[in-house]
Amino acid sequence: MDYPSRSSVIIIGAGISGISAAKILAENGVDDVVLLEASDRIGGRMRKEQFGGVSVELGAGWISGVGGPQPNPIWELAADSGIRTCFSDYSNARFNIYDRSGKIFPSGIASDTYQKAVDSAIQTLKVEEKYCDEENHNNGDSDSVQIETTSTLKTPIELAIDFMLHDFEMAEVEPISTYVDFGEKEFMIADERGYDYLLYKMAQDFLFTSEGTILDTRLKLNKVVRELQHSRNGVMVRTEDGCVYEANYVILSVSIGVLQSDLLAFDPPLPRWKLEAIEKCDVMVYTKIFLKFPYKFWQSGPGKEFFIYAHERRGYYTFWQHMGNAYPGSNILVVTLTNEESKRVEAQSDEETLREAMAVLRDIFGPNIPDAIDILVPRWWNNRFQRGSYSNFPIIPNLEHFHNIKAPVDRIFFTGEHTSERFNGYVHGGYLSGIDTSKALLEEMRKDKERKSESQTLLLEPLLALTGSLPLPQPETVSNMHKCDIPTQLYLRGQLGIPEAIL
Ligand SMILES: Cc1cc2nc3c(=O)[nH]c(=O)nc-3n(C[C@H](O)[C@H](O)[C@H](O)COP(=O)(O)OP(=O)(O)OC[C@H]3O[C@@H](n4cnc5c(N)ncnc54)[C@H](O)[C@@H]3O)c2cc1C
Repeated sequence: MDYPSRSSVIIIGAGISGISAAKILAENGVDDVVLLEASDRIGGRMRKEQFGGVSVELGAGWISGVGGPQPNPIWELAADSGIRTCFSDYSNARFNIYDRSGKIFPSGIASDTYQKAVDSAIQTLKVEEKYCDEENHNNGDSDSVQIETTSTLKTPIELAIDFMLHDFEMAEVEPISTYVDFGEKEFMIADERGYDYLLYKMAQDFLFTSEGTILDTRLKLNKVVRELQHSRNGVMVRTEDGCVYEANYVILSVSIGVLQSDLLAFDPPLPRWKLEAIEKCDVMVYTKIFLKFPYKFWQSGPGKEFFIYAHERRGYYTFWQHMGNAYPGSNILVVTLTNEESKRVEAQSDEETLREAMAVLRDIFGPNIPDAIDILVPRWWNNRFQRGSYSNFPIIPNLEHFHNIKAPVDRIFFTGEHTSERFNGYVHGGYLSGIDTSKALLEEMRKDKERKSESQTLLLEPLLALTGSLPLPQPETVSNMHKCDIPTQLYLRGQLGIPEAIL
């Protein structure tokens, strides 16, 4: 099919938010849309890879928030697609905390320490809430304070529990909308087709596909956008390979990490309020390291899926999971690192990481365990199309920053998990943000059309009056003419065949 060189909408990024945005546009009759994706596949941070004979999820791995008062839309999509999942029971993880000599902390100590950490975090949260209420009440411009519990935590077990509570966003402490609305259960994707299969299923509804491959020319892979020239009249997008695309509107779905980097240049530059909001948003780095073993040497069975390593350095190979529940007999362990530990490991060789991980496992299980035969270390921080794993707003965010992060600039509309006020950081946040952004854009397109036809009428009325077929314009109509804003006048010129002033 041939599409005009200037399309209605360009969507930059084909992760879940870009795909859900495109689907809403298509359902509403806007199908001259071009999707520009920097990598060679759709999915973004939903990404599977073959490792150790099974399909592992390097990015999002769980449907978080299930079993609550409202249905999680991703849970529904997964059910429709028949994706296999398995329930993750984190509640027992606190009873599998190992010290450096391989002894499990007695359950009484583990429970008490856990409760102490929860109480202290809740206390900190209350203080923070009060502070933020006062700030918001005073229209204060100060940043929300982050919970700072770690400074008072000293022992390895306290640090390990703190890591579990905060870096895994456990629902016990924080009123996270995902768990409040959708429920506290988490289900891990355990399907060879991968989490991103949901995106292919969604894309099939509006893109031409054959035998599971998207062949539609509106999806353009390996197109790294580097420049956006924008005005109130449209947007011109330039890619790294020198191609230029024009559209009436752009939906920009790149991650917050990419927005903070220098990958994209905006001409004119983004306004200060936008840059500030982007800068203020924290980026979380979350790394799942996969290790394949010749045989299983860890405990399995009920309550044993997760185990914790308590080290004096917070977050040092703390959180472990075996993949036997998802893939029995796979003999794969996963250890999760975050933030500074993630960045440190990304910067070193995989051999060095393997050496560190094996030393930790030998602390826990003794010197006779076998070496891992393979390792997979994703590098989300160093990936220039991601620059991190997901956005991390303070628990009680500054609402103005939230508003500004998603507010459009000229004809550029922003979407992605970081623009989801309630569900940022999650797959469902990305999905719902794409839908919201497209709905806002459709509304803007409708208004734009109305403005155009009003302006056309205003222009035609005096001409027709001169020919005698209509009465002369009333003073009110004339004064309306002066109310026309600049873009409307430019459209008018476009209608009369005068080249558009901008773009
Ligand atoms: C390790 C990890 C674990 C996670 N775990 C979970 C989990 O268990 N559960 C959960 O719900 N969520 C999880 N998440 C978060 C979830 O993956 C994201 O919130 C969601 O996938 C984001 O979707 P998105 O469309 O907003 O962004 P993305 O998926 O990042 O899509 C943006 C797209 O833009 C493209 N792009 C970037 N720059 C350019 C450019 N210049 N030109 C063109 N294209 C560009 C990227 O390649 C990408 O495809 C995890 C994320 C990570 C990384």
